[in-house]
Amino acid sequence: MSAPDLKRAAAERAIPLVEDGMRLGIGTGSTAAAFIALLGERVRAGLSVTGVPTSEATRLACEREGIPLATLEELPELDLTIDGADEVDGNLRLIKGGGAALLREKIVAVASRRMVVIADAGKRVETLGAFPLPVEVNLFGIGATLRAVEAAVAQSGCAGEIVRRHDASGATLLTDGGHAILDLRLGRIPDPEALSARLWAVPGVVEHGLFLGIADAAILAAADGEAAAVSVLGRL
Ligand SMILES: O=C(CO)[C@H](O)[C@H](O)COP(=O)(O)O
Repeated sequence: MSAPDLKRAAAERAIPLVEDGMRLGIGTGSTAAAFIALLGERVRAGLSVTGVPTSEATRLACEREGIPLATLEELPELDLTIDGADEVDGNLRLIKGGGAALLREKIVAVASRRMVVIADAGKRVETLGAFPLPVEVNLFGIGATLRAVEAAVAQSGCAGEIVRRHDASGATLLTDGGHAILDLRLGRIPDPEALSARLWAVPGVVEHGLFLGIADAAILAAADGEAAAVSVLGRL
């Protein structure tokens, strides 16, 4: 079973969580895209939902599917957010931001009564950190911010290389909010809460990709022969 099939299997399991009339946070990335396609089918079949997209890419995908949208300003409280993740540990702590949407993803998830992650089971890890941790930073003074982030990393018991993310043309990648991303290649993050607190204390850091105490459940799809075995971490 291919990775896209597993993503679709996780997205399929999330669809029944969406109830008529819900205000729905809609995530970013390839797994979220599988969910958006399925949600579009349900909307065209008569389901009534209002979505709040977590990125411009997701907004465009939802518009193509005919999913009604609102902004978080119009709908500051959401019922449910469905989103992907780059890593999920056993305590439902996440790394997100591989798609550079972590700021809007975190704002939307925190505005939701529940957040459910959809992912292939390869995203499940014992210790966070093999996936480079994205940190969104203001462009002003980015060199100084990078040094301060290096110090924060060291103070929280981690070590590794910090790399500014570039786009396909080689320019500094800019997020939907016009910020840059620093990817922290740490290998492992023994104390995510400590690192989170240290990063937030750095002026210039807009947000980081550690989602701690935010996700309520994760739907994980693993290959089981020709089929997908879907398991749930936490409570749906
Ligand atoms: O955090 C994200 C985007 O900022 C995505 O949810 C994360 O990168 C997972 O993406 P995919 O479903 O394509 O593996």
